[in-house]
Amino acid sequence: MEGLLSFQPFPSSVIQRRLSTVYLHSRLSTSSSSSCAPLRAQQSGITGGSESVSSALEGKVSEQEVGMYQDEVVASQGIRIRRRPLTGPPLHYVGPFEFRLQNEGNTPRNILEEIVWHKDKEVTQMKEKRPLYTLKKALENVSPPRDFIGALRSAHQRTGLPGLIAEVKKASPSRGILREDFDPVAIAQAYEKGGAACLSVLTDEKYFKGSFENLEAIRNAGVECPLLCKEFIIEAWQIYYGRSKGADAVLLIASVLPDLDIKYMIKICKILGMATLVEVHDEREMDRVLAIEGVELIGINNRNLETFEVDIGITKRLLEGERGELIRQKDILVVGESGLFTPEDIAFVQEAGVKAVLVGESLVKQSDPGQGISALFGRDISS
Ligand SMILES: O=P(O)(O)OC[C@@H](O)[C@@H](O)c1c[nH]c2ccccc12
Repeated sequence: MEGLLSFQPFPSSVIQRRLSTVYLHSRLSTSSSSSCAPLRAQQSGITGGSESVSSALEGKVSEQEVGMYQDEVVASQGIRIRRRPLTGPPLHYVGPFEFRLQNEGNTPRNILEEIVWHKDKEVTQMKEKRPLYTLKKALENVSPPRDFIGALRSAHQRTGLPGLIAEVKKASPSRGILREDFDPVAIAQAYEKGGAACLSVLTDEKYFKGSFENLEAIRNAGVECPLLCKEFIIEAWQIYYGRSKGADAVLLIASVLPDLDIKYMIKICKILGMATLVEVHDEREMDRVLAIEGVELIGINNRNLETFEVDIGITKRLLEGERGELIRQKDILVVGESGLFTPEDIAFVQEAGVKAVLVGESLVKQSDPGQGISALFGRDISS
């Protein structure tokens, strides 16, 4: 009896933090690190067609990464956003609860981290209600995905201006409510009429007042533009959910997702026939993403999601020199995102090298968002 009680295997936190061990042990664990998300997903049955995701990833984990602590992998990629709060008492915990120190791992450091932590809980609950096998069943009845990138390229060719992804967005943490009388379907139809190539639909409820119902309603209303599910994706389950609501593309944010997750999620999207818009905000993220095979569409967000600062010069900076050259060689389509309000802004990012733009605030605030498009581009781009 004594032997049994005193038997102490490795503390689970130690087991889970060792990346190589995570891969071996995640069958036993329900709470796990971000870097083992791929394995978790495979085990819950996320494989597609004849090509399994596990074989897609075989050999793709760099030798360097094997044996590294999961935190080290994330740090080595410059990712500051932590996937979830550290559990257990803070390191300096020495007494009763009231004396716990704030921000010792249990308080989000910025808004993006707060959103991601909330998303983690939300997705856990949503998955319980709609397990993957029911989603897969639902996919049989959804209309096939539309060509998101193709629509942007042909709009660019048709108008000589960047193809427009117009965003259906009611509110944001940085700008508050953008429009009180918010009718997502009417706005989407106005965008389509005004010449948008694609639409972006915010689905986050808590921080952006969006919803998956909006996405579904827009799809079911007969809007033909391909739809981007604008969500904070942290797990592959969300991609399947977005597809089941009619999404043709998803956003993957490089400051949130390690390379391995991005690779894996791109693979899932390809299997589902969806596009991925991989979003970056600085040189380091751009370089990481340029090294990932299969990336066809990169978004440069002019807004820093940690501080809300907006600077459209970021788009120019990230497309200069060798990076721009590599992007052209790889024929990657670049989207300039956020903070675009005038024809001069559009000309500035086009000059920098983008062939598409993603615009929310300046359009959604107009009484006629369709006419807002003509004002933004300085001319009618609807035909
Ligand atoms: O409203 P703006 O400044 O035109 O920005 C649109 C879009 O770029 C922005 O909503 C956005 C870009 N990346 C994101 C990631 C999450 C939430 C929102 C975003």
